[in-house]
Amino acid sequence: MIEAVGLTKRYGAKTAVHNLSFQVRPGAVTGFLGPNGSGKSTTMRMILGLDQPTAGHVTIDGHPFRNLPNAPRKVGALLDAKAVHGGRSARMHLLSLAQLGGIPARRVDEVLGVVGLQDVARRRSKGFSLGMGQRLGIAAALLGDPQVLLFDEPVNGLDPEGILWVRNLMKQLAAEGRTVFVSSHLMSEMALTADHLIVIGRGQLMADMSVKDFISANSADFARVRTPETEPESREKLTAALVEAGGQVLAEPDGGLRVTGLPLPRISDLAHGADVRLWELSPHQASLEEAYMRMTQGAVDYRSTADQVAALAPPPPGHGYGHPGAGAPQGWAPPQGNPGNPYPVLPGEQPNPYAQPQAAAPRPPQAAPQPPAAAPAPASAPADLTKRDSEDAR
Ligand SMILES: Nc1ncnc2c1ncn2[C@@H]1O[C@H](COP(=O)(O)OP(=O)(O)OP(=O)(O)O)[C@@H](O)[C@H]1O
Repeated sequence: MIEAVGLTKRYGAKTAVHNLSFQVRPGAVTGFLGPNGSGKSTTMRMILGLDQPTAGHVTIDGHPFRNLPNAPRKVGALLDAKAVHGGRSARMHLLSLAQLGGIPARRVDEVLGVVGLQDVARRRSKGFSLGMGQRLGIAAALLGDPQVLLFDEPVNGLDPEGILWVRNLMKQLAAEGRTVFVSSHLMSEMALTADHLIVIGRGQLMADMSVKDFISANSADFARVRTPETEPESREKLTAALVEAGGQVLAEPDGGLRVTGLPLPRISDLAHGADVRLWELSPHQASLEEAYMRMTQGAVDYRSTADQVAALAPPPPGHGYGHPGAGAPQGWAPPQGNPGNPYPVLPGEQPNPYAQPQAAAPRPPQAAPQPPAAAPAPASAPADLTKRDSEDAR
């Protein structure tokens, strides 16, 4: 388990991370979400002992990273896929890491197979595409067969097939009882990959909850209403009538109104009663991405005021278009089981331990740590992933 307590990092006058406390539990994929510059990489660097916190502390299984016994076999990380000696082949890069970490050389070929780079293993990495570089970084993270894995934006540069592969890999690693902490600035990707979410904005904690809870707390139906542009007084009249009837009304930039808390027929009746003509009355659903953007945007707004204390407060209940307790929107679903193995085992090949469909649904984030599955012991080469990756097979 990763545990941060009051974690703070300041670079001169810049506060990159402020008083961050959270836990990342085994047996689940925990998404670490925040817009660019919100402090995700800084937090990950502090977890890995690459940056010293200004205040607070962070531990892995109860130890600061630097005191962790046998760290290369306990923790694997992908922080910067470009941090590779470009003149070295993928295999040589991994071999040197294996040697430094006291990891047997045979593991290099195993992980090259897992990430689908076995056919380009002897090519210099400076010729690699962004996606191939990401795969090499993931291979390095897996090298020590670690229980704790950190991935900073692992899908950067991957094509849709590569993204699906990473998604399944993360879920598989978590299903084996490992602690998987994945950063991203894309809510849409994390909603499909993660079981649990830690959301930060401006270095501060905005949300720490299951994906399921995030969906139900932040998704809601709303109505879009538009009155004639030539009659601004109609808009005001209607707003007053809707608010009086118990609705929440937000003005949209295009002149429309976003109304929650009132069904469409009631809005229509209220407009009729107020003698207001409607040019639009349509049902909509706020997306999860939108809820996330509003949540993190709120942090930016708070920070720009003189009241620094307000910046630390979570969004108030009912904040935004959504309201707690509303049903999940269409098109968004809590993470499901692995939809299928995109990399089936070919004749003559041994199963790839990471590319197989999930044996079991991901455990809920609060589940007690599970012992890891038996170490993968393929008898021959793992499934050839490269041939199925249109980008990386180039
Ligand atoms: N070494 C440093 N010196 C000064 N400022 C830094 C340093 N590292 C990070 N920062 C600042 O701290 C803030 C958080 O940066 P960080 O890279 O952790 O964010 P991030 O969420 O990972 O962003 P991204 O999604 O763009 O990678 C940014 O404003 C960044 O400019």
